[in-house]
Amino acid sequence: MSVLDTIIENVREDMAARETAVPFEEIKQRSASAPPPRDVWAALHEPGVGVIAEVKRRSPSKGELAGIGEPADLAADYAEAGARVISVLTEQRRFGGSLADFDRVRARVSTPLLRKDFIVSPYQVHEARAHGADMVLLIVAALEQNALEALLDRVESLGMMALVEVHTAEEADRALEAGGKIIGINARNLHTLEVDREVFGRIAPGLPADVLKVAESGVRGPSDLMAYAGSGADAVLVGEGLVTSDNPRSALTQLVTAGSHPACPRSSRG
Ligand SMILES: O=C(O)c1ccccc1NCC(=O)[C@H](O)[C@H](O)COP(=O)(O)O
Repeated sequence: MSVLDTIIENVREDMAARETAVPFEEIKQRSASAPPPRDVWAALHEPGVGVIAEVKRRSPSKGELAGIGEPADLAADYAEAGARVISVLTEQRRFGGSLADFDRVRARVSTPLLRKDFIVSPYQVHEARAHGADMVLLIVAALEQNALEALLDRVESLGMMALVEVHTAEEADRALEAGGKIIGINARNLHTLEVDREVFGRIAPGLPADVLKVAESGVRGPSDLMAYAGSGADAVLVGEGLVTSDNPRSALTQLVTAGSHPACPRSSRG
């Protein structure tokens, strides 16, 4: 089994336990009474190349990344440094995240939040909304086409947006066919964990102009953001490069500054 397959198998086990504690009908009610979602689309259409900043404790590829004592403090730094969206990993076994982390961040910042997890069931979509998520991740490689389409419809019916993640041109076709409006092109192959920053430049030009293109993974500093911008990125998603920095807030400020600098290829987009 690939890394992705193993993660999903475990995610399903953990979700079954949560569903026993809080049944589907209950989580649906909680999602219906949550405060309305924030406007992710508008946030990502601000001028310049936006940054989605990630709260990431560990990863399957690198192990422990950062001893994040209080995720809300990190998120507050991200918000002040100009993150357009804050991504909070909630997968526990491989990434050390949790919905408790998500709740702490939600309670602190008003920035739109992405629940970053391996979403394979409507239960997790309602759960995300119930916890105040504005956006969720849907990984094309993890979903059959019918499931992808049904989950995307459900996400949008709750007023959220999906970051529909792809790694190949075939997956990008599937994402478009499903109706994805925000497409994340991940440089990381989730089966092998190899990172290839060239993947974005191979896939992005084939996407329609009205699709928002997010370059995911491998951004370690402003020059990576600029390179992705040169290949057509509207936004970048950054985890490791921020959480492993001595000063994540300053590292993010540098990225945000680069994304709006006149020398940045997409600085005038809006
Ligand atoms: O990060 C991993 O090792 C990983 C392994 C398996 C599935 C997903 C994984 N990461 C999720 C992501 O793609 C990243 O958290 C995100 O794009 C940020 O990447 P980076 O800036 O390189 O931390």
